[in-house]
Order: sequence, then C-alpha cells, then structure tokens
Amino acid sequence: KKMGRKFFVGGNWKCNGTVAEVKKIVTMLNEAEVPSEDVVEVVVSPPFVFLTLVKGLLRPDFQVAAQNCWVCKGGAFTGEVSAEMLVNLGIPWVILGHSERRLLLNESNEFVADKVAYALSVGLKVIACVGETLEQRESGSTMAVVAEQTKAIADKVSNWANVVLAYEPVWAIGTGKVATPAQAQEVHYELRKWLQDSAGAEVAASTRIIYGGSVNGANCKELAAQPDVDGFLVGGASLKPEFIDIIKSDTVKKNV
Ligand SMILES: O=C(CO)COP(=O)(O)O
Repeated sequence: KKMGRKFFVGGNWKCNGTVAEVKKIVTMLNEAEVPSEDVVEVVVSPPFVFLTLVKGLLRPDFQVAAQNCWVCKGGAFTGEVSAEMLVNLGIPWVILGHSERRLLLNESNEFVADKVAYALSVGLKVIACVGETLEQRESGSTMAVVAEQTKAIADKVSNWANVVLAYEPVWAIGTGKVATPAQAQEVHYELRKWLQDSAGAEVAASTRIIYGGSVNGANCKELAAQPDVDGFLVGGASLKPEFIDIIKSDTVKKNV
C-alpha cells in the first residue's frame, strides 16, 4: 500500500529557539543513529533567521524547510521572505498553509494555494497543511473542510511530485490531544480518495500524506502503522530528543 511513498518526518520548530538552543538541537540530531535517507526523509524547519545556521551545521542526510514564504516574486513587500531567496540559499523545502498562519494571520485557502503554486514554480518542495478546527469536527464538516483546502491547492497545482500533504487537525496542535490512529487514518484515507478522484490514481498512490498534532515519542508508532499515514509533521516534540524516536517510528513493513 505504501509502496513508493518514502516515510517523511518533518520537525516544525515554529517561533522557538536561540542560537545556543538551535545549536544544541542540531548537535542532538547530528549524533543520532537513524535509518538512511533512502528509508526516511527528515526535514527540520527552523525560523527564517536560523535557516542558514542550521543548514550549515546539519548532517547532510537531513534537509531544511522554511516555515513560510511570500506568495509571488519578491519586491516591495516589507517583512516578507520570497521563494526565490529560499532557492538562492539552497533551502529545498517550505511549509505552507500551517493552521497558525491560516487562523492567526487570516491566510485564506486561495492565498495558501497561490503560495503553493508559486513556491513549486521556482523549484521549492512544499509541505502543504490542511486541517479542521474542533468546531468543524464537532459539526461533522471535517472532510468538507479539508477537501476544500486541498481543492484550492489542486485547482492551481497539476504536478504533485514535490508536494507533501500534512493533515493537522487544529484541535490536536499543541494541545496534547492527539488524533487517535483511527481518526488520523480515516481522514488520510478520505484525502487519498479525494486525490484519486481529483488528480488521478497515480498522484493518490504516490503523494505522502503526513499527520501533525501532538505527535510524540510515545504515540508515533501506532500512528505510523496506519496504512495511509506516511509520516509526521512534529511541533513541540521536534525540539526534543524524542524526535529521534519519531524518525524511527516506521517499523512496520507495509510494502507487502
Ligand atoms: O503544528 C504542528 C506541526 O506543524 C504540530 O504541533 P505539535 O506537535 O506541537 O502539536
């Protein structure tokens, strides 16, 4: 079932860290024994100001991601960082559409989709985040919400090869309330089916759908064992040694 979908573990450091703390985390990552990059893709995402530092110190089998970028070509956009600048610095990945930006900074589905399309067009790989709020889940609109968020992206993106889709239920982010493996699997399965109907069987079979929201060293294995969970986007725990356990969580043989 997971044939061809390499396990993906992202660490979203959010707005955290000092130079000293960042160096400590990188040292912890560099010293860890983990499966090879042929088996698991590890991408850590420090704040913009630490990207170059982290990229310079980080082991070569791990990659870096920015947490956001501007929606089009750079220019007179005070305070923004353009996709071209990330390419120029050799930053291969960018996280777009994180719920903290959708909700706190009012990024709309269309704005996020425009960012995804633009970032891809300049050669970045994108971790595109979708997810419902607690209110939306309780009103039974989870699938409608995530399908709408994904559709906005699919309307502007035809090549999904450089996209990882992150399902991050807002109620599970930073709350310690992780989705159950069954809850995660249900949405991942539906998202894959949606991709199949909208973008074709090949895109559905090859696109990684990762889960984010209170993933930790203790709950990662059971989540990773779900057939449609292709990895994680980790917040809080990505700053701690248990991130290594999460990187190693895909122990179940699924390619059978
Ligand atoms: O938002 C997240 C990753 O992008 C998840 O954050 P937590 O792992 O801290 O819940």
